[in-house]
Amino acid sequence: METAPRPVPAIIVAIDGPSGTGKSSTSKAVATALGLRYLDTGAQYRAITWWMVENGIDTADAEAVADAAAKPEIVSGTDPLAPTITVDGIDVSGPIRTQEVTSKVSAVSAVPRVRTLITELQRSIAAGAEGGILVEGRDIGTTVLPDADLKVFLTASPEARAARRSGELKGKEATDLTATREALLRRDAADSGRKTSPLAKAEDAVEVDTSDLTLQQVIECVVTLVEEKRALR
Ligand SMILES: Nc1ncnc2c1ncn2[C@@H]1O[C@H](COP(=O)(O)OP(=O)(O)OP(=O)(O)O)[C@@H](O)[C@H]1O
Ligand SMILES: Nc1ccn([C@H]2C[C@H](O)[C@@H](COP(=O)(O)O)O2)c(=O)n1
Repeated sequence: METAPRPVPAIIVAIDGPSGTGKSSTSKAVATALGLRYLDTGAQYRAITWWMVENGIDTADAEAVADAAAKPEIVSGTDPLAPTITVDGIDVSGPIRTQEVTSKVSAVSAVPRVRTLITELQRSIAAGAEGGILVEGRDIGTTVLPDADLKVFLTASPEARAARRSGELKGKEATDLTATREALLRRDAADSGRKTSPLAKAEDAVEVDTSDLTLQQVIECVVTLVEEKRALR
């Protein structure tokens, strides 16, 4: 008698690391290559920050941010080829990338009430991803999905990260390399230094230094790590 092929169990992959290490570019490509859903958790923190700014909430006032945190409805689309993010039905994929949101997102995301709400949202999205999901952020391996099947922590030198970001900004906003490097390091320090689920490498994460790797090499490396995990299941 023929037996039906065993279904491949859904795999959960967590990718964390500081800003500009290549999390989003790598995650989208890996998820696409392997047929996984994709969740950009930084976009969710940016979306709630955008809502606070739009609604005149002082983002430096943690109590005011906490009081308002449950009001916006944030919805993330998880297609790696066309990820989406809306707040109360408004497409905010562009507005969440402004300099103003970038400069305020660390303060908003440090508020414990914000983290509790966004973490719940992230867990429910991951639980609903039947074919598996790749979730990228700062605290996915340590806090959001501590039982993830694979955890990857991307790093890169501040110089490499600043050069990548300056390349992106060219023609749009200021491209001063030193200023870009300083802004990156300030955000890393705030994200690593906060009390509630700071940016950190999980003990069981595989660290990949991307400073001297092309994006394609990083993608291949992570695809191999996922395939190795899948083969063991
Ligand atoms: N290995 C690499 N080599 C060269 N450029 C890269 C590499 N990885 C990513 N990049 C480029 O660096 C920039 C930042 O990458 P990406 O947005 O993926 O980083 P990130 O870690 O998600 O950053 P953030 O956390 O700030 O969103 C992009 O322009 C991307 O194309
Ligand atoms: N899991 C996460 C993801 C993101 N954040 C905060 C900290 C970041 O500076 C900010 C924006 O993230 P990015 O779009 O640059 O990846 O969001 C967090 O606290 N936890």
